[in-house]
Amino acid sequence: MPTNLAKESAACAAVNEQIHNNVRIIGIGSGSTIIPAVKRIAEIVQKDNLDLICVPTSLQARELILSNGLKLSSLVEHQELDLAIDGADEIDEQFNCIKGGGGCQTQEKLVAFCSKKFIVVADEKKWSKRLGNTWTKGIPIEVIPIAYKITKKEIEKQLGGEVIVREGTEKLGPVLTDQGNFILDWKFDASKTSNWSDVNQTLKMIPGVVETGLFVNMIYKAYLGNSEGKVEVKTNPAISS
Ligand SMILES: O=C(CO)[C@H](O)[C@H](O)COP(=O)(O)O
Repeated sequence: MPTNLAKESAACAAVNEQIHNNVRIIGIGSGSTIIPAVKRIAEIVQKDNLDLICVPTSLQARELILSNGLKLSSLVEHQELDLAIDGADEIDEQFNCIKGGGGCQTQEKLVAFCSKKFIVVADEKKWSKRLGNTWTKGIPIEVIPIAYKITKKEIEKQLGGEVIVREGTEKLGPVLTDQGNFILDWKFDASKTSNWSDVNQTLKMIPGVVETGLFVNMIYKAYLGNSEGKVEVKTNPAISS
């Protein structure tokens, strides 16, 4: 499938370039693009006999680490990571991105924050001029369950747009995160919103908000694969290597 080739190529290019002896502790993201990345990490670890410790961003990532025979740890043991690798839902030209399509943004942001370098792997279609152009499901926001009505009302009042409580497909009612919280998807007007740092601050000031899926200028490199298996690497000039 072309999309899988795009994701796989991006994942393998990133891992081939970034995994070496000096990387001792790595954050492992969540989603579908991270699956071939972890597989490739495991191959390199075995081939080069590397001693690599992996910190997951979700239960999915935890299982991926274990099923690929890698060493599992957590942010309780390690708060300084050499690298974190993750997928993304949309990345803009200023290297801001939306994450949390799979509902893991809180742990994903923690792991990215603790990492010296944060790299993303994605289909090239996820790169866009401005956030909201291609990802139209909104910005995922984790909230504590008791606050969901207050936070929904407050986000709409302060920032406009529409907030949807994310619901399950195989279960009635709200989706629960790995932390047992709810997810709100904030659908914003892409043409009116651009100062993502301010938007993120505003969201984080609302009581009940745990974390947002807005990653403001955190990306060091984005590896973008296309349907022919070619990979373009975009490097953030604002983050030194
Ligand atoms: O943020 C995420 C999960 O919360 C994922 O990394 C994001 O949704 C991208 O997923 P995929 O690699 O399947 O396109």
